[in-house]
Amino acid sequence: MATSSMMSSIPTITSINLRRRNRSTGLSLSCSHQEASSLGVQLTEGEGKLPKVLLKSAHGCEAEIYLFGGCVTSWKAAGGKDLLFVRPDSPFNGQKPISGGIPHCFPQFGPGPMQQHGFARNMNWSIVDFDNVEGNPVITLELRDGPYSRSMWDFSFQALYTVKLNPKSLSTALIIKNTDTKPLSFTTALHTYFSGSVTGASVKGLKGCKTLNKDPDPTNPVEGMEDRDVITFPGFVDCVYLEAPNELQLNNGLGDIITIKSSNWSDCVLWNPHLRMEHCYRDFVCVENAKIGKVELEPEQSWVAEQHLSIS
Ligand SMILES: O=P(O)(O)OC[C@H]1O[C@@H](O)[C@H](O)[C@@H](O)[C@@H]1O
Repeated sequence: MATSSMMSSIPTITSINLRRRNRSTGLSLSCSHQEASSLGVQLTEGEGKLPKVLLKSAHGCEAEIYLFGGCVTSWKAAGGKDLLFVRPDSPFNGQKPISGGIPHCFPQFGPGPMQQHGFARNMNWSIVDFDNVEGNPVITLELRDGPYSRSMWDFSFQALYTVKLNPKSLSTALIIKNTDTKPLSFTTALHTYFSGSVTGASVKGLKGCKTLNKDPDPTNPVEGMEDRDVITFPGFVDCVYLEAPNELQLNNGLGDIITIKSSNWSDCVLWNPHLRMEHCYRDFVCVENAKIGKVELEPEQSWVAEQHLSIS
């Protein structure tokens, strides 16, 4: 099992001992890469030689997850195109965060005292469990504190991130546990980049929400109220929606309607950089499940939030 969670010690593929839960006994068993592959979970080398997990379902769906950042970078429903987007300029160097897919923002959504979006997206996560449930692969990654995180946020914590691929959906569950002896607090988000045509993309379900518009000044957002049934991306968009409903619809402008269900992700952020990223802004929109208000955890307490992306 990879135990590293520091930037300076990236796990190599051969050092990673995949473990699979024995469903009848609850024990964890070591498992060879071949066995893992037959379970629809395969560890490979991705871009920049970074360890990448492939999930393949019996139904022909696929997903990819980089251990660096615990970042899902690809989700394809059976025979379909990639529903997620990775920016063409994204680094894959194990130092800077992967810009695309579903990066984590933790323990700070930002802006704030720490680096933008925290540190979880540029640390190495470990594989702690994987399984296959009726042809649907599921994997759990773990992130723990280390010197790098402690340099910014001096707390002991455990993050567990479970990703499950179903025939027409990709589900994630994030559990944050306070393993320290003192209380901690954090903000967080799943910064999901969806493939899309920005001129045709739209989001439904946010009408009536209180908004914090980060345009023009992210450090001093303007409060408002969303009055549109259908929100489009005609220019630069960077807006927080507070107390968002737990079900939204994204029309990606490419012929797909993606339902975004969530539990305990109380807020939502829409973002498109427009001309600030002229080379790629036309090809994606970000719809981010977020927790903008601080989550406060006493020692041993946990917080859990789920996201369920599905296409019809
Ligand atoms: O380029 P980054 O660090 O991934 O952040 C991109 C954007 O992410 C969004 O979530 C924020 O609301 C924006 O303010 C920010 O610019």
